[in-house]
Amino acid sequence: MADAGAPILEVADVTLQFGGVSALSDVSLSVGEGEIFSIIGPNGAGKTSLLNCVSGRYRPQQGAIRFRGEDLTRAKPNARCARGIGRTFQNLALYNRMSVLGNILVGRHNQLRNNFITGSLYWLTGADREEIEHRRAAETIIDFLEIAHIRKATTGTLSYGLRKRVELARAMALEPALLLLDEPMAGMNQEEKEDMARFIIDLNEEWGVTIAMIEHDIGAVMDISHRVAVLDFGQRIALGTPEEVMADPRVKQAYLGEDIEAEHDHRAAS
Ligand SMILES: Nc1ncnc2c1ncn2[C@@H]1O[C@H](COP(=O)(O)OP(=O)(O)OP(=O)(O)O)[C@@H](O)[C@H]1O
Repeated sequence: MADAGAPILEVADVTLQFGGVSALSDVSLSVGEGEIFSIIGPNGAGKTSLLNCVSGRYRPQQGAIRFRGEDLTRAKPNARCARGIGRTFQNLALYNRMSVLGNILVGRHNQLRNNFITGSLYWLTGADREEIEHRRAAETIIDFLEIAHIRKATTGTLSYGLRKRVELARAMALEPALLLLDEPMAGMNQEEKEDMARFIIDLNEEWGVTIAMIEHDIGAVMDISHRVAVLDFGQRIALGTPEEVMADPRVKQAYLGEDIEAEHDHRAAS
């Protein structure tokens, strides 16, 4: 990516509290159109809380969430989805008894329900044409994610790594402009992680989707992110390119004992 575009997402002075616990304290950051932006930090730092404030699951007590300049702080999750904010979850949220194709089509139909124009087309052109269009879109995603061989498989019978890929497929079915990924590589072996990293890069470069992701695999984050924000105890302690963030003493301090440098050096050497 040559230059970060205008912000697609702005998180402005967001504070989120649960009783006495401050999950987020005055956190600000913005994600440019076309970026791969990662949010890292130790356990309990507030990463998922931040993603939940963006997707609308949580509503911050203070601050604002803006998407392409529009204030969505009070908008419902469905309204954010309809604007083009998609997401995957830390713990898989799939229909396990349904086929892979079925799960992807559910993603498409959710889009239809929230879209007045497409909904009107349904009455004008009939359900068949619309269904053909959905299936065509689903097949494009299936080809892209190389899951054609499991298209008809019952989702719950697949390996964890493949189910993570199906969840990505379902999120893609909404045709998001901004995709929020919560630990897309968690629980994967090295080969699966490399595949997922490649899909995220292609999704960004070929499909033009902006990515905001949480990921614990620091090596993978450093390899594929344009910029990285670091949270610790609900505060943003660093923001910059992977190199800038890795060199920041506050980041090293936050990760004390987690050997962030050894992991990074190992990856850089290999
Ligand atoms: N629904 C909730 N109710 C009460 N406390 C919550 C809730 N969600 C998050 N918290 C608290 O907010 C803080 C931040 O949690 P969060 O899950 O956002 O961190 P995280 O960085 O995503 O952690 P992890 O890497 O372990 O997933 C923690 O102290 C957590 O216990």
